[in-house]
Amino acid sequence: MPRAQPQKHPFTDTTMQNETMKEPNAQDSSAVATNGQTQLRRLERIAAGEHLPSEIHPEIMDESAILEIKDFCLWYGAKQALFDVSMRIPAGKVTALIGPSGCGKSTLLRSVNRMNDLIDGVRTDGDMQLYDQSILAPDVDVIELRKMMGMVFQKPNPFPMSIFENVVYPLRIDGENNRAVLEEVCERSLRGAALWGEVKDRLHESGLSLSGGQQQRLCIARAIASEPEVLLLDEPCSALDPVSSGKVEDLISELAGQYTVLVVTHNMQQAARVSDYTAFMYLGHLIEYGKTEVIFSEPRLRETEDYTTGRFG
Ligand SMILES: Nc1ncnc2c1ncn2[C@@H]1O[C@H](COP(=O)(O)OP(=O)(O)OP(=O)(O)O)[C@@H](O)[C@H]1O
Repeated sequence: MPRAQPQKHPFTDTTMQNETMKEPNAQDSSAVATNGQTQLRRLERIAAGEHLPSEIHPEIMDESAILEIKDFCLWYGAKQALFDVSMRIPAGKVTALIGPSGCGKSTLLRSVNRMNDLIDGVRTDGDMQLYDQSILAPDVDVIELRKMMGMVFQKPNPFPMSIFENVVYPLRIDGENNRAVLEEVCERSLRGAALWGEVKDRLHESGLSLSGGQQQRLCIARAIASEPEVLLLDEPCSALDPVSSGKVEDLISELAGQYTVLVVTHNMQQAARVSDYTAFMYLGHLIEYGKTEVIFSEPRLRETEDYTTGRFG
C-alpha cells in the first residue's frame, strides 16, 4: 500500500492557548485568575467532564503518517476510557505514550491492533486508519491486521518452545515449513532484535531458558518476524533490570526507521531517550503531542511540564 502523505491536521486548535500556555506559571494553585475570574486549569476542567482540544504541535504535520487516529472514543461498558483522541503516528519514528496510571495509554495501544475486540462490552467511535484504510471497519480481517501490528507486552511471554520456534512462530501459523525460509527469517529477526550473537549457538534451547531481557528481545524478534508495519510496545522494559532495560531501549532506537514504533511507558527518561514524538494523555484525553525534545524541554502546556518534571502523576 502507498505511504500516506502529510495532510493538514484538523485538530491543531489553538483556541485554548491563552489560558493554558505556561506563562504565568502558578505551580502552587489549582486555578488561574483571568480578568478577575477564577478559571480552573485544563486538567481540572477535563476531570470535571469538559472536552478540550488537544495541543498538537504543527511539526507533526510535516511527517508522513502511517497511522491516523481520528476522534477515537472507547467505552468499557458504561465507562468511557478514551475521549476523541486524534493523532497522526509518523512513519518510521518512535512515538511514546505517557501519562498517569489509568489515563488510557494501553487502551489506545490495544485498540490499534483491535485487541480490545476480545473484551466484552467494549464499544468504540471514531476511526483509525492504516495507510488511509480503516482498521475498525467490520470487514477488516483482524488476523491479518494483527500481523501488520506486532505487539510486545510488559512481561516477556516467550512460548514454551525453542528459541528458533519462538521466532518463526508467526510463519508456522501461516503454514510456512520450508527450512531455509524459516532459518533465514530466524536469523534476520534475531539480528534485528540484537539477540543473534547471544543465542546463535543455542537456537534449540527453550526460550524460557533466557534471561528476562533476552526473553523480551526474543519477543521483539518474534514480533518483527512477520515484518509488521507497526510495532506496539506496552511498557516493554518495566519488568526488566536496568541493564536489560538499557539493551531493549537501544534496540527500540535501532528499530526506528525500519519500523514505526508506538511505545507505552511510565518512565519519563525512557520516553525522552527512545522516542521521536511524545503524546501526553490524561483521563482518556490527549493533552499535548509533539516532538519529544520539545515536550520535555519547552512544552506548550504547563500541565505537560508538571507531569514530565514529576510534579504530579
Ligand atoms: N478490561 C477493562 N475493563 C474495564 N475497564 C478497563 C479495562 N481495561 C482498562 N480499563 C479502564 O480504562 C481506563 C484506562 O486504562 P488503561 O489500562 O488503558 O490505562 P493506562 O494509562 O495504560 O494505565 P497504566 O499506566 O496503569 O497501565 C482505566 O480507568 C481502567 O480502569
